[in-house]
Amino acid sequence: TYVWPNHLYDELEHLLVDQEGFNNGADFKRAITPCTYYVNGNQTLGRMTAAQWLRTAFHDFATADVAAGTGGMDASIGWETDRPENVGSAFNDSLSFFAPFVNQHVSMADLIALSVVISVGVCSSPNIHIPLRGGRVDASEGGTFGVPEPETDIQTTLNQFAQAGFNQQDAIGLTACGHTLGNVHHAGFPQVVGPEAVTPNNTGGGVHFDSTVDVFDVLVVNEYLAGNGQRGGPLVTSDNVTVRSDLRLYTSDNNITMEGLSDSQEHFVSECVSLFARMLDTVPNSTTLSDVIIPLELKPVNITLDFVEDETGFHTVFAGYIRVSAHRC
Ligand code: HEM
Repeated sequence: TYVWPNHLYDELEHLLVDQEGFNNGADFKRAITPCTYYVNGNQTLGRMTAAQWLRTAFHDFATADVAAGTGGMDASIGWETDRPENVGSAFNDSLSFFAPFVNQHVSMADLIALSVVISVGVCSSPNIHIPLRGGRVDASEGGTFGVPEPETDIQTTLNQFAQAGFNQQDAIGLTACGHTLGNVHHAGFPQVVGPEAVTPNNTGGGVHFDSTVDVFDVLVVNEYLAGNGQRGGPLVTSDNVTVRSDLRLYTSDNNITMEGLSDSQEHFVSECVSLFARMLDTVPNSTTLSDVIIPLELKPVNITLDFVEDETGFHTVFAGYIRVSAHRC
């Protein structure tokens, strides 16, 4: 049972729940509203922060070694941004946005996890809820290498996912779930996307994975299977066969997993929620995660206990606010 105060729980719950209005921790939500918004720079760059956060979490997670009990969501990505497997501005953009929220209770790794929950929630309607736990511990150095790249052959890619605890079906599902938001950019991946993608309003040359770049939906799967719209995006369709990593992954089981995901939006969402929750909960075995953070119905806010003196003597003054939930969760 929750007992107030619980600093880790209270602070993560605050960032998760108080998204607008009084006492809001809304910097996260504001940074990705609308979902196409790019908080770190010019809107004509063709970048979107919500997608960058999701990709950052994947690159942090991907080098987990579950058998050894190392890596996973530990913010080691912060030490690894100069590696070829971590090309792109997503990582430094995201980590510099999260940095002011790190404190003795909330780690960078928890904020990376929180950012996935918020970005998928904001980019969906009805809002998708991924369960969030806290208690991740930040790494003090880089971990092993092993994030799949567009050029990586299928067996190596599957081995990398397997080391992180995800089998072939999971790997296909997790990638399709990730690639329903965002772009592949000419700026970071000229070998995938050609210079023709660059326009005055898209100077980074971003090409969408699906026709609804800012909506967390099954369309990436449906367009891939039907061969219409964005046809699964540049990692399926690139002229450069070597970098068709999504095509190699999706076809590695003869599209069986993709066919299954295309069943319905509800099915896609429930698969993605479960895969993302597993990704976020993949932590070094020295880490103990908290219970799932559930919005509190009653929460003390900015509570102070003071001793004041007036003409009648000394008094104890207990002041502050109580946040009351408008609906039962
Ligand atoms: C074989 C596995 C994967 C490969 C080779 C891969 C590769 C890539 C590449 C090359 C980009 C373009 C980045 C840019 O131009 O800025 C990208 C974007 C992205 N990836 Fe993946 N990815 C893989 C799996 C995943 C997974 C599992 C997730 C999430 C769980 C994910 C989430 C994203 C997101 C959200 C973007 C868009 C980023 C943006 O718009 O800034 N990817 N991926």
